[in-house]
Amino acid sequence: MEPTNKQAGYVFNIQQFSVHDGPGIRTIVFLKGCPLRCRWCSNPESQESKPELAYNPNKCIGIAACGRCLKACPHNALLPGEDDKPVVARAACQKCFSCVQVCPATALHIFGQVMTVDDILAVVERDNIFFSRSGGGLTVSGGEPLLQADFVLELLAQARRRRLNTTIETSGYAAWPILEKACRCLNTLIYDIKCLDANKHQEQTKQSNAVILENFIKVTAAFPNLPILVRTPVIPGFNDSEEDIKAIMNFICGKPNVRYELLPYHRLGQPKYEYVGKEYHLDTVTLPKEQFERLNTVKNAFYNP
Ligand SMILES: C[S@@+](CC[C@H](N)C(=O)[O-])C[C@H]1O[C@@H](n2cnc3c(N)ncnc32)[C@H](O)[C@@H]1O
Ligand code: SF4
Ligand code: SF4
Ligand code: SF4
Repeated sequence: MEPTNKQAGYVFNIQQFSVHDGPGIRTIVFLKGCPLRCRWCSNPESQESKPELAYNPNKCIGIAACGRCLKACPHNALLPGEDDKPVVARAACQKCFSCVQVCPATALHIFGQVMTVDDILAVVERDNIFFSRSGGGLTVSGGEPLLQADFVLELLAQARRRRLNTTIETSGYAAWPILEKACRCLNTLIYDIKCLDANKHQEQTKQSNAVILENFIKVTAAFPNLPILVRTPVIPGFNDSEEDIKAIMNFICGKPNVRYELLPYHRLGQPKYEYVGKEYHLDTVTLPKEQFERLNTVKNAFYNP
């Protein structure tokens, strides 16, 4: 029997039966917190490190029929809106989550639950049979999974002890000793390189790409046998030119065990911006399918490790 592990962290979602984020069938554990603020981020509910209040008015059954949250809020942060639905006064909200407890419609929700390593692995191991048949396992994502460093390192170490196949999806924005320790517990590394242009990177993600690029060089040198999948989300107006993609391919080519993949920009995360009280700034941009396919053709011709 494994020793119990009560180390805890903030998790905002666990998704079973994923086939896109690592080999085989996988369970993805999404950790809270990210140092970047990518304008296109499909997981805006991941970015703050601490639990946050989400409110989906479409699920609300109306103040006249219910109204419980307005009475439950001790800080007057829920106010009657024009359409018989509450509005959240974010500046007044103290994140006590009393409103979530009384909402019968799950219109109010907390993104960020405390879970221990044992709690998480108990969920993950429910699918062991699918993992062994498909070569799948655990993928830790986020947010930036390496931000809750002690927690993720313990989670990965315990997962490996239980013979689970392990992967993380990282932005690469982490202190090298943390990434290095994580890599010792991984079967595969999924590593985003979003843009080589330092100014554009800083402007669109609010962080420098220097540490991300340095870490990539270090990881490929220190772990030449670790399979690495580099991914680039293709974002209109940011990195959607041949020059952008070729610059990334020039940077990664020649490194051992590295595959490269482009991800088409999507807007699936847009509704969640409203739920957590954030503004979405890319609602007028689109990535035409032909343009993505053109870039993919360039990628396939150029990058063929
Ligand atoms: C949400 S991130 C979490 C992991 C880590 N923070 C990162 O950025 O790699 C997981 C993947 O989704 C991609 N992604 C995020 N928003 C996207 C969007 N709107 N369209 C396409 N891919 C997106 C990221 O580039 C990354 O490859
Ligand atoms: S989390 Fe607390 S303070 Fe914020 S709206 Fe809900 S009850 Fe009010
Ligand atoms: S408790 Fe939920 S369903 Fe009831 S009014 Fe508030 S948000 Fe709407
Ligand atoms: S690094 Fe990943 S999680 Fe963080 S803001 Fe960018 S896409 Fe979102």
